[in-house]
Amino acid sequence: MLDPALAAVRLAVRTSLADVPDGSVVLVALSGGADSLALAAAAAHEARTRGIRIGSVTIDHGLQDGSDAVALAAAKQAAALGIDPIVVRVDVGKDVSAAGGLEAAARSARYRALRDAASDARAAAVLLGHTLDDQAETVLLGLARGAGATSLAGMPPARLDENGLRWLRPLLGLRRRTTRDACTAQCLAPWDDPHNVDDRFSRVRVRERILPVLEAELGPGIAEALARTAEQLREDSEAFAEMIDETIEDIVEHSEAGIAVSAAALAANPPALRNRIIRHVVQSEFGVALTRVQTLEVARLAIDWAGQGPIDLPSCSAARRGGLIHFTARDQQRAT
Ligand SMILES: Nc1ncnc2c1ncn2[C@@H]1O[C@H](COP(=O)(O)OP(=O)(O)OP(=O)(O)O)[C@@H](O)[C@H]1O
Repeated sequence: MLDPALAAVRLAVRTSLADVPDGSVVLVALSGGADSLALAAAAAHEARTRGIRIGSVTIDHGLQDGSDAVALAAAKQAAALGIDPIVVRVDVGKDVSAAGGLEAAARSARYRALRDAASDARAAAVLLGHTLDDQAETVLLGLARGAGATSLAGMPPARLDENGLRWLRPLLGLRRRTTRDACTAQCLAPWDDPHNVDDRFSRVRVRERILPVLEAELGPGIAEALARTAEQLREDSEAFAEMIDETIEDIVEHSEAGIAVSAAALAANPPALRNRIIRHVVQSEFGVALTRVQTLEVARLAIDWAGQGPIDLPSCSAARRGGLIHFTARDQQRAT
């Protein structure tokens, strides 16, 4: 009988790939860890049963001694599974000034390299090995920062990007131990990333110390419960995103100086929608994510108007003139 963990991983991958047409190239983002190794093996198995071609991309961030050997070992494991592997060395240094430090820089370099590799291979999809445990940790970390629904919705199981590339997380419904068991069942030896046990990282402390305490005190199933919360909030966030798409064109005016939103329309919407519209406008026009405090201050220009002056925001300012709230870029302000 097929090992249950292996069967579960294969089923998850088959389901996730169901919408990917035959003839497509699918890339697995392969770190060499248990999650992505089990994922790669299941994708290779799927390719033997239908007309898709699997490649793997291993990113060498060049941040640890021997990272090139780790990447090469992962590529060799992929080749042994019948997958076309590539290794991409990235320069994390040039992103390090980005908010979030080295970890965030490594992440953005990794996703950029994955996007480029997918474009070079004309791939239809990239598979990522995030599991239910990763999702639960993301939700807990978000709660600890006071994040809103969009962040607490965690990672989507499937996302179509602006280039038509699918980013799929087939293992998001499976526990991490299942991917380990699936590797064991196939005699695959995953790489153990030392970062995964380095308790200077808050995610590691959540994984190693906080989730076990919650499970001991509140009963097992906490990780699943947190992942369910993420799923429900994802539905809510998607509904809000659709509502914003439907309303936004009617209530904004574009100008050379920036963008303006009708104060009356903002005031007429419930806070959940009003605050999202404000954040959406600033994010899409200036590429900046407003904090809750900044968002509420802008909202007061609509709902609590007492002639207050312009509000300084990252990259732009907001000011009410007549019935409109104008968002103006900083360089535009200097020029005028
Ligand atoms: N060096 C790498 N090369 C290729 N893929 C990688 C690499 N590191 C991570 N991945 C992909 O990302 C998945 C999640 O890995 P990990 O949890 O370490 O990253 P993360 O930083 O949490 O990811 P994210 O930034 O997307 O939240 C892996 O299962 C794998 O698919």
